Amino acid sequence: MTTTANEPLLVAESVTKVYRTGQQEVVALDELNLTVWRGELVAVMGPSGSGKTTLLNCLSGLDDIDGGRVLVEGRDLFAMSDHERTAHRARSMGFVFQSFNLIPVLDAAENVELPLLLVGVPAREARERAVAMLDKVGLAGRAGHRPNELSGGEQQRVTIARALVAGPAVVWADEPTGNLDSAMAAQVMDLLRRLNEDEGQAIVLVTHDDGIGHSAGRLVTMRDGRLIRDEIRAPAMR
Ligand SMILES: Nc1ncnc2c1ncn2[C@@H]1O[C@H](COP(=O)(O)OP(=O)(O)OP(=O)(O)O)[C@@H](O)[C@H]1O
Repeated sequence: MTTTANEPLLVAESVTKVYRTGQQEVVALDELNLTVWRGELVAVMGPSGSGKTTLLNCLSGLDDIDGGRVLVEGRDLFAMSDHERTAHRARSMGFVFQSFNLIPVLDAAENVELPLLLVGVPAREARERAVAMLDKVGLAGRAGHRPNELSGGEQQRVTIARALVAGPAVVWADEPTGNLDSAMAAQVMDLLRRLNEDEGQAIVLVTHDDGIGHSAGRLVTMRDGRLIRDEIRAPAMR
């Protein structure tokens, strides 16, 4: 256990997000509080429009907030300049979206090594780590394939490899199985669970799937921009 193991990974305090379109205001996050610990797999569920994607976008610093604060590894995301926040995100966070967001002209290994190149890892080392990560997600034989030469499940596993390759503190996943058939969805979820269990990778996962939500170590439920339930099913820390 490291000396930082007892520190929360992420603390969201009274976070408010208001979308304004014309005369209309939508309070998408309403003084929301959430603490995420190292090693947790947190599923976020709730009805459509309850603020799940907004939570992910705001707590990861992809989008601005209108009130409150978000600490990631003790650092206040919104007290930083945009540049610092982008750099902090590149170092400490990985992302997996429903639409795989792979770069079509790059092969699997090139897609996976991108985050490493962005933080200045030398090309040879970046390639070695990308190939090792592809091996870990079961795609050692597909390193040279472009996204259109891979199945949906394989593309999502490349995305997961890309999200994890730089060793982020937390991976944010928004409906990662939403575009997959049930067999591929199960494979992708098994992989995320294994990475969480074996490597202690913290994952915050938005899902509409009850089975996925209830199999997570922790399930938080949102309604109207607030957390209305927080159920822990497994030890929060390892
Ligand atoms: N860019 C935007 N501009 C204006 N309103 C927005 C914007 N994005 C989201 N909203 C509104 O904020 C609220 C929360 O949206 P959000 O996408 O976070 O919900 P969600 O729980 O992820 O929904 P779903 O399950 O349907 O994806 C909704 O009422 C939505 O209409």
